[in-house]
Amino acid sequence: MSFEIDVITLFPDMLDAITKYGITSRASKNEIFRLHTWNPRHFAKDNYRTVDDSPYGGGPGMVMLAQPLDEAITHARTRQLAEGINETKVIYLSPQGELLNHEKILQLSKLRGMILLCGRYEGIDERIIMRQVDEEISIGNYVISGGELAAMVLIDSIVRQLPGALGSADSASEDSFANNLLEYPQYTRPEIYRGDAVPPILLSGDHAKINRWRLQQSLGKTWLKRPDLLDLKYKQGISKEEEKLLEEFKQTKNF
Ligand SMILES: NC(=O)c1ccc(NCc2ccccc2)nc1
Repeated sequence: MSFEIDVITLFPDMLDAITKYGITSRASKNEIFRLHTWNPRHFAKDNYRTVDDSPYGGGPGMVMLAQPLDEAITHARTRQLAEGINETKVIYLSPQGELLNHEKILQLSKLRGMILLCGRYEGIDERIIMRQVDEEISIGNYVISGGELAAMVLIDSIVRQLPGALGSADSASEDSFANNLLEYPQYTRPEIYRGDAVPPILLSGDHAKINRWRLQQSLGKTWLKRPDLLDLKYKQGISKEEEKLLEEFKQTKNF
């Protein structure tokens, strides 16, 4: 059962960035997800294949026309329905959207498909947002040239949660934000690089101690760099063991 993704975009080739490289490329080849792009320009009615026009009320830049988007979205819905998906979500990537986080990614990864709408210029005609869009999602409080990069961030983060996408499924569940903590530091060969040694505990083979050290490092790093995340952790309930580890970390002043 593939996770079906339809992307409405003026630049379909941009999506090669996730279908041609890395983990997402393998997941695509293994049909863990299937990506279909629709270019609004193909649905433009005039001979010049116009997809944008000036904003009513004046102001800088251009706005994407409703009709080509409307038809592209309708074709995407038809394809999703043909794949047996009748509870798809139309998601518009925009700076005005709900800020994307791990929780949202997990929630969307449970769907069987979604349709992603990528705006360009100053955005899209509001009537499409009213008529067709189920959710607006933002990848951060900043503006980029188009919704495509945001769509690829969203797709990549969801695909990693799909069964079979990663080698060992647990590495997705161990993702740092899965437990509201930052990732512990990672080391690999050589043991000493330019005079800097790998923490001896990691060479001990004592996996209980190694896991303890890693949890302490995650707690310490989160305390130092992301106190907001640590607050969340406390709210969710931090264990006695975790509190002890964090206190110990603070005493060592190894930071
Ligand atoms: N922060 C984001 O997720 C994001 C998404 C899209 C985007 N640019 C395209 C666009 C511009 C204006 C209105 C709607 C879409 N920039 C940032």
